[in-house]
Amino acid sequence: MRLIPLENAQEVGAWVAQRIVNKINQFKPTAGRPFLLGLPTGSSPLVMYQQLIKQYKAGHVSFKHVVTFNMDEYVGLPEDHPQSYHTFMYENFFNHIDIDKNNIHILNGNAPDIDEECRQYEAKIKAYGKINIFVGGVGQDGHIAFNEPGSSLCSRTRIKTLTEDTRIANSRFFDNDVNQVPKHALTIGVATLMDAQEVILLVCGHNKSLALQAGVEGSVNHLWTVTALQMHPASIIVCDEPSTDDLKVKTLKYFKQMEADNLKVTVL
Ligand SMILES: N[C@@H]1[C@@H](O)[C@H](O)[C@@H](COP(=O)(O)O)O[C@@H]1O
Repeated sequence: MRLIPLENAQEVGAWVAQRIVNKINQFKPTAGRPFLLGLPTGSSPLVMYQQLIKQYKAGHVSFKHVVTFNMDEYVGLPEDHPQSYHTFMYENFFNHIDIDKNNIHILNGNAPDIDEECRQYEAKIKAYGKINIFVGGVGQDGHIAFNEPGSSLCSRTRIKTLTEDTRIANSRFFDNDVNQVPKHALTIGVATLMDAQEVILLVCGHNKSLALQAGVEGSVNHLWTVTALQMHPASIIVCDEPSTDDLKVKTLKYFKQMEADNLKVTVL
């Protein structure tokens, strides 16, 4: 695992955006050989999306031959609901770039047959091959995508019941009313994420410090699904200063020394 400790959320978003741009450009995707990108929602990736849009507008990257798979979606929220992850993705990213709309994949939380929807999602990813980069955030309780504490670390795309903690945390997007937060979501599994060639997590804010500590210093444990990344051969956690509050000084020092050449970021 690599840990990239930066100063603030702006730097975290810009660092991850730059890596995605570099990887897409190195890959030189074509219609027949697209670049596969896994994407998250939430507040953590907002700066990354803004930076990717700026990179696109500056002519540094094209998303024409990029195929995307989103991590998760609420069950039962209409697709055009302001808080659906469909709405989030189009408003914050897809509407502003040159992606072919046929290349966008987001789980349908209103599918008549939820299990079939999840099976098909896994099959679609497999049909394309390996996701080149899967980007994610992390919940305060260490969940990745919606793999809540106790999720199997071998899980695949499926429906999950959201914990009270997650629904309370996400109620900030629903008029601070927990009753408006859906009780279920469709989510890729931990194993779906682990299949990606590279996984990058954005971790920002003091409220994520225990999740970061678990992910970097804790033992692999299904109660903190973020810890599964320790078993991934190419995972990168990019974090801001406040989120490192619970790491050992020695841990942080080690990663800072090791990544000294990689901590310079240009925020567009
Ligand atoms: N399903 C999403 C996760 O994918 C996300 O990582 C988490 C943290 O969100 P935020 O970045 O807003 O803190 O929220 C939700 O639970």
